[in-house]
Amino acid sequence: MVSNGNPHALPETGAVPAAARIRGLARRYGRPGAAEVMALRGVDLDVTRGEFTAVMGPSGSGKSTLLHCLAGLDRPTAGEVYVGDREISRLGDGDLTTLRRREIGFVFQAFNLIPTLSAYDNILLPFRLDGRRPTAEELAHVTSLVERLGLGQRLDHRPHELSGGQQQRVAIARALGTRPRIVIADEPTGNLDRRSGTEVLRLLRDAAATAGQTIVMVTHDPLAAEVADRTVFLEDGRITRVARGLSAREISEVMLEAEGAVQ
Ligand SMILES: Nc1ncnc2c1ncn2[C@@H]1O[C@H](COP(=O)(O)OP(=O)(O)OP(=O)(O)O)[C@@H](O)[C@H]1O
Repeated sequence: MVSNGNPHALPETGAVPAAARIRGLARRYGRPGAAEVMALRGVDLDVTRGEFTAVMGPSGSGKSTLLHCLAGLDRPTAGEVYVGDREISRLGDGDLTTLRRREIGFVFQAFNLIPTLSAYDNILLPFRLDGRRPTAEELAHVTSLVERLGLGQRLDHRPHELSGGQQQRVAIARALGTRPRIVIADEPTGNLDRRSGTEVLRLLRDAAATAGQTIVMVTHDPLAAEVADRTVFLEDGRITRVARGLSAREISEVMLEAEGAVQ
């Protein structure tokens, strides 16, 4: 049971603890009137521990906004976002930063690597930001990530000396290095060839299956979504469907229908 005195905390239910819950989430950009954009219009979503969720939807349907609100990188206009039992949209900036550093790994669409740091120092940055050195066991985990991502020969390079796909893999190693409870990835295979993309999806699957990490991934690729436990479909700021066990072909069909509806 929740006992931290947080008035916004929800009681725990069921055997599988929710890693995160989203309730009535709305996000408006711009002032009310002609210029306003409702990026999210009342989204409810639970993600459980060790679950791998893919998020799909047409361009502009609100996928990145959903990830940013879930990670505490953007503040909702209305609704609540719980990470564990903490309602993060009401946390102050300091608490939010600490929670993000300790509990959430984020792979940005634009990678967001630090240009003056080597690939290796970028990967170790979350430890440094948390004011600690990785343990020997954590360093071994980082080394294994680096090897699986094929980055061994590139660790001394700065981001501008790396290809887009290599930068993306550095960003993925950085998000997974500290084994955060929640890994949020915005198109993590978008710049990768099929082979590297497959390895990244395997890494995410393993993180969920063996370390119990919760993965939420936006993708436009039905083959990537097929690897997840379930796919959440967004359209015009709303969840229209949550499906498990769909093949890539079935996912494509849902997407084609949604894109048809947008045109
Ligand atoms: N900072 C912002 N200011 C104004 N409008 C924004 C802002 N960020 C997003 N939007 C708008 O909100 C809507 C949802 O954007 P979002 O980036 O979440 O969509 P998306 O589904 O991730 O799109 P894509 O697949 O193209 O990345 C879009 O209409 C977008 O133009």
